[in-house]
Amino acid sequence: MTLRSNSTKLKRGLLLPLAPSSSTSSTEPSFDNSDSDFHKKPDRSVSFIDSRTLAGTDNELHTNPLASTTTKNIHVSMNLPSSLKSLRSIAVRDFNEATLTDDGIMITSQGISLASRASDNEAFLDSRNNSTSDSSFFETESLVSCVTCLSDSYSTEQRNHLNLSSPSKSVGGGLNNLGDHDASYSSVTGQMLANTVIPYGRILHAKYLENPKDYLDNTDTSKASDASSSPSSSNLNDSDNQVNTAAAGHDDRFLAVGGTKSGINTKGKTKKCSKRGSGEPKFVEITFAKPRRHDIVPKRLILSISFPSSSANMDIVEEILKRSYKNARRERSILVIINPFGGKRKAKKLFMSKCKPILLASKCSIDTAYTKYFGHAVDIAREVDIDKYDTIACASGDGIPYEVINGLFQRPDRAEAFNKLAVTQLPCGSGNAMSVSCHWTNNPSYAALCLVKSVEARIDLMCCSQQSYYKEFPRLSFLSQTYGVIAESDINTEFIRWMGPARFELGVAFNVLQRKKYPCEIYVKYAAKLKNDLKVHYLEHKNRASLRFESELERNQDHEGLDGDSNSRDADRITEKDFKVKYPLDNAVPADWERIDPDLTDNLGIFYTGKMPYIAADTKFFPAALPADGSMDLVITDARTPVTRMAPILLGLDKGSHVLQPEVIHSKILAYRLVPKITNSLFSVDGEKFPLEPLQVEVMPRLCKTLLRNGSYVDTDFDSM
Ligand SMILES: Nc1ncnc2c1ncn2[C@@H]1O[C@H](COP(=O)(O)OP(=O)(O)OP(=O)(O)O)[C@@H](O)[C@H]1O
Repeated sequence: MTLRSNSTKLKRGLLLPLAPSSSTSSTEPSFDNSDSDFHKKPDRSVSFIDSRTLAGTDNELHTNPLASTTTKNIHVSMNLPSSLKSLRSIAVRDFNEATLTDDGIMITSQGISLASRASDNEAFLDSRNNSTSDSSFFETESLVSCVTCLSDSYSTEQRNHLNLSSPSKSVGGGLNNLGDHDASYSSVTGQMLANTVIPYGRILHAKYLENPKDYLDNTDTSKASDASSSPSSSNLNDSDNQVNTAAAGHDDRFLAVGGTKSGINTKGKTKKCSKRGSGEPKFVEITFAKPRRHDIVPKRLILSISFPSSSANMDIVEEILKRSYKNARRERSILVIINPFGGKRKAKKLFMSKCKPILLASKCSIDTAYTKYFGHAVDIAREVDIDKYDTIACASGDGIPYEVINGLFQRPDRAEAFNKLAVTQLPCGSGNAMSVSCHWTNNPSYAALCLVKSVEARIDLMCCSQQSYYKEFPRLSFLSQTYGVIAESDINTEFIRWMGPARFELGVAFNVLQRKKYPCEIYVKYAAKLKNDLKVHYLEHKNRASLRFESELERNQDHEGLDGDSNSRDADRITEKDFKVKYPLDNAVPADWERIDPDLTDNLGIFYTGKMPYIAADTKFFPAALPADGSMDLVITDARTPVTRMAPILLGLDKGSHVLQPEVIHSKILAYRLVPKITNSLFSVDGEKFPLEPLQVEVMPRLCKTLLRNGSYVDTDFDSM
């Protein structure tokens, strides 16, 4: 189970310099090739990009460079004495005004005090009538807000109104249900600069404010309370009309202020807001993922959202959610399987602190299960109630997804299980190839964001058969199988485990220098044998997949997203016959398979087959791997290759350029049989040790549903290699 993780370290420690010590490098591979719906370079904080230039390609929180350079202090230009200015600069506002753009929600004003607006609404409107500049408005407002809103955190009482506590409760079978409660997230209301755009890809949730008056500070709510209890204002539409009439003829922006009053007077379900006419602003609380150091964390923000009167009947919350979950299923039901021993025993902590807040903020319901023994996740997946969940998320290394897939495979209703459930990873282990390849990140909080935003997609699996187990159940592999130098360098260095990761590097170095060979026979059914054919295969299938993705998006949009039961729309369902092995192990090698030249296989150095591009965070071992091209990638080296030639091969692992080296065999294959000719070694399948017996593997196309960012594996740049 340590093979994958160590193979990463092989490259870093043995031959390559350590990754640069920038803030992005330690936990986050920087995948720059995204034009995705959400953040791609996670560790930068706010980038100051003119919102006019936004083209949806960089999905940071964008802010106009001319605006203030800090999000903490509110900067307004007004004619106040400096003492008041400084007070004003720390005053936090109750809501921001905002509007929807194609890319996200754009803050149009920095922060406005609901309290002051409520209590001083009419005075405010009068002052607007009489004033010629914004400064008087800010002056009036600041005098109230600077003494009423010195913190942007909700008081306990306010939290209670909002149900923001997040106790978790235990349910049967050792699962903890975490889904029924809102978590408490701090607010950034009033801290966002005007012109900041919060990309839809970062928005986790939106809701109408049930009762905006609950957000008022207790210090100055008298007028607001009066207003809400007065007969004239109890009728929402009437009061709205009054306010808007009063404001009519003035700056549109200040219709938003009229909206403030009507917001305060809103009773009961704020869904009613959507029925209000005349395009007046609506109060919405959004929760979004904001960068904090290496991670993202949920933050709340209260917005008064303006939109054109032509869209007066728009359900603004629904519109935000639709845009924010364009191709994704909303409010997932997730079984999280945590391997408490994963990632040097940090898996639980990582999940709880980095992933859970993002999932809860996205309104996912979560049950958690802890693995208690080796292979426990197989049993969990075999027994799980598939009607309860749409996702199994493995907060672990790659060992648990491997076990989950095999547990599902062993169910009597396995076709239904693979149709119903998406299996995904939250990278909390040592080897997190699945997350790096599918979520494009090794960072748990970003992977959680990816989980909620991703597209469900089918990937091929590889079915492995060996005499000792295949009659009971063959094993399904989602990642890789290896034999030779890489597999053996792990097991034969167990006696120097005290050295830590270096032992593996030492083992590889030792084996490569010794030119240790692993004789075997290999028979292969090719999909693309030569490197040129492989490139054609790659481009063809990659393009086909992206066309299919586009058309699926259109279909999803026609069906208005995936929040319902998408199974009925899933044309891509699998059936029992998809599990049928085409090439049983007991049969002779089929006639159309080719035997690899014995001169090479008798001197084999590395044998590695895989279905995902990354086998670890910075090891792009299979740069041509595609999710569902019906084939796996084969990489073979000859142990006789001189060390001077092995060096560039191993040094190319981070870029994937090793496959271009003439000494490396790189093919696309449909199936193979490997018959070892040695007696003391092992296979590694998805990082697990497998016995040294003839191994036969075939691709089982599109068997497993997983979650892929933008519907594809992380781009490896193989096209341009
Ligand atoms: N409670 C447990 N006790 C012992 N083994 C366990 C337990 N829970 C899970 N395992 C086993 O741990 C193995 C590795 O799991 P996983 O891939 O999640 O961790 P990892 O951190 O990547 O592992 P490693 O660092 O050892 O490669 C799996 O084979 C799994 O069966």
